[in-house]
Amino acid sequence: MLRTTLTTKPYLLIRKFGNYSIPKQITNEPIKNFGAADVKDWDLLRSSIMKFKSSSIDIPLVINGERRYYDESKGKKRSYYKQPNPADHGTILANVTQATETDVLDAIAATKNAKVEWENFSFFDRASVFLKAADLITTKYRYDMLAATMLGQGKNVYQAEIDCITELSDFFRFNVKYANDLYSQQPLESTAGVWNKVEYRPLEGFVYAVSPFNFTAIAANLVGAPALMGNTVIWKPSQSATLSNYLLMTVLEEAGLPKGVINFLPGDPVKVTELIVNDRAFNSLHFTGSTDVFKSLYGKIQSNLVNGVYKDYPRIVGETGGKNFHLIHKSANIPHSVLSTIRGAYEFQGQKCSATSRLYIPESKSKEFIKDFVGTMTSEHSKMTPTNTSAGPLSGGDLHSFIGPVINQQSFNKLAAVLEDAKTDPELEIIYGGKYDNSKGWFIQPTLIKTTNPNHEYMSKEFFGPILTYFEYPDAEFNKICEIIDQTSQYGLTGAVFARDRETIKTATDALRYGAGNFYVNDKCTGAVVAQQWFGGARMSGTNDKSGSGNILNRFTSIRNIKENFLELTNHKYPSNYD
Ligand SMILES: NC(=O)c1ccc[n+]([C@@H]2O[C@H](COP(=O)([O-])OP(=O)(O)OC[C@H]3O[C@@H](n4cnc5c(N)ncnc54)[C@H](O)[C@@H]3O)[C@@H](O)[C@H]2O)c1
Ligand SMILES: N[C@@H](CCC=O)C(=O)O
Repeated sequence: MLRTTLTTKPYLLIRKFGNYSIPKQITNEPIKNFGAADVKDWDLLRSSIMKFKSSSIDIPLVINGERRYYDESKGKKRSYYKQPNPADHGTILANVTQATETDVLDAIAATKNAKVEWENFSFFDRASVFLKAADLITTKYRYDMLAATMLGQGKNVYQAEIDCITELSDFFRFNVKYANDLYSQQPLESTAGVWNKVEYRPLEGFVYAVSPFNFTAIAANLVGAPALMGNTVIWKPSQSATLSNYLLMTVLEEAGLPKGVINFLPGDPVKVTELIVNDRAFNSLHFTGSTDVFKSLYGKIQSNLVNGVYKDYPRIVGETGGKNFHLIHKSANIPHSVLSTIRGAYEFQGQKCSATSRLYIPESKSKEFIKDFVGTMTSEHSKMTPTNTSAGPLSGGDLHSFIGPVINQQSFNKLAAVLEDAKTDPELEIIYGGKYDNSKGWFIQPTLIKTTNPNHEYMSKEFFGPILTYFEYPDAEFNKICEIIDQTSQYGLTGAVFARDRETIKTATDALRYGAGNFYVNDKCTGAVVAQQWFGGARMSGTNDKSGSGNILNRFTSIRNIKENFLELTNHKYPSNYD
């Protein structure tokens, strides 16, 4: 008689004796307002801000759960990067250890070691780690997380709240729901005597997650989505977001993430990446950042693939830049369009991939629109000028500014040059703004520029700052302007039409079908919410796998179909093979 022997390795037992239901309360995390009356919230936030401002912290690498520091007493062999406060660049928030070649190779080895145990955790055990992390973020670490994101990435409290608290926890919670739904998708048919099953295996190799500076939540999803599906990950954070990103790493550990599942590896992006994508077990790039970097990584991976470096076809998932539009129709509510455009273009200093950066106004409404726009900006002047904000929304005690700094010297220099060029270009005219000041923080004044050329570079190139360029179109040429918008830039990320006329809304929605992966009607083109607006763009904006939806989780699984037959054959012939 055949007998089955149980393995002696306990981790190979699937620990699941019930089809558990996931918690029902998976809904969007409510946003805290931080209004004038929310005194307790402000007090807690101020105290966290003071903690991070009072001294810089040493940030280690985390490889297989082990902390590796640059610091002499803890093993001096690594360089470090000083992460400044962009609102007060003389203040260093963190000394960030930089990975050496040995560290990178150790991190790759760690992903391989951790894989066996992690992929044999039941889904419910993996999900619990992320559900707990979400709860830790929204409770115990809420104010620390806000302070780290505000100080390090230059956000005001509202922008930090919608990023590192609500969007971040929404990603962790909704991904659990999406994964649960995905696992439930099974073959529709099993004939008599047969059981067909589908297994959503993690990828055989490891995932490399490369995150941008601008959203702590995006970093969380870049590492969290593949890890939830059973993959092990190397995470290379952005230098400019390491403070908040390291805090997130510690929260995941406190939530029970086993060692080696996510390995935190700040370092020189080019050198770290080179070693990682040249490894045979590299199986996926999960990237968010600029288009040129993504294109170069895409090319490198394709070339490695052709040269036989990999065991599997790498999954390349990337979301990149945009040149996002607001199209105003003559039937639009102008005051609403103006306010939506101000928010879309200038919130978080225009440093959202989705930020409004080109604007099209009908000639008949242009005067009214611009007067209203400039009027609003001028009335907000005290909170909008670089000189006023050079003390910074955080360092100068002005926690309530709408505008903060841009992220670093490089970005400041680029944006200042854009403003200077606009002053001498005959096709451009600065209508509002144009100033900049880096005496204390990296401040660029929100700026509105008029162009007489709809194909001007300022209408096609991503600047990633608070600079908006507009073009006035003849009212009768609405269809033509839709064509121009569609063809002006290489991107296809976000866009919006503002109109009351239904036929117009339909025309723009159809004409701009491929112009934006996130299309808005009478709303600004920023601010997608997990599970509500699935986010991502096509064309050169990315692979459009839609973060905030279940779709993206598919990219980090490799499906195995299992057919089991219960009936035993008695004859090899088919009925038609009779004598
Ligand atoms: N579409 C989206 O969902 C989305 C979301 C956020 C940001 N973005 C885009 O990200 C950009 C801003 O973020 P950023 O400034 O952090 O982008 P970035 O491209 O400079 O950096 C992104 C990440 O790539 C790394 N990196 C940079 N150069 C590299 C190289 N040569 N090889 C390997 N890695 C490299 C960085 O260290 C960082 O971790 C904008 O273009 C914005 O539109 C897109
Ligand atoms: N998902 C965010 C943008 C992320 C890019 O930076 C939005 O919709 O505004």
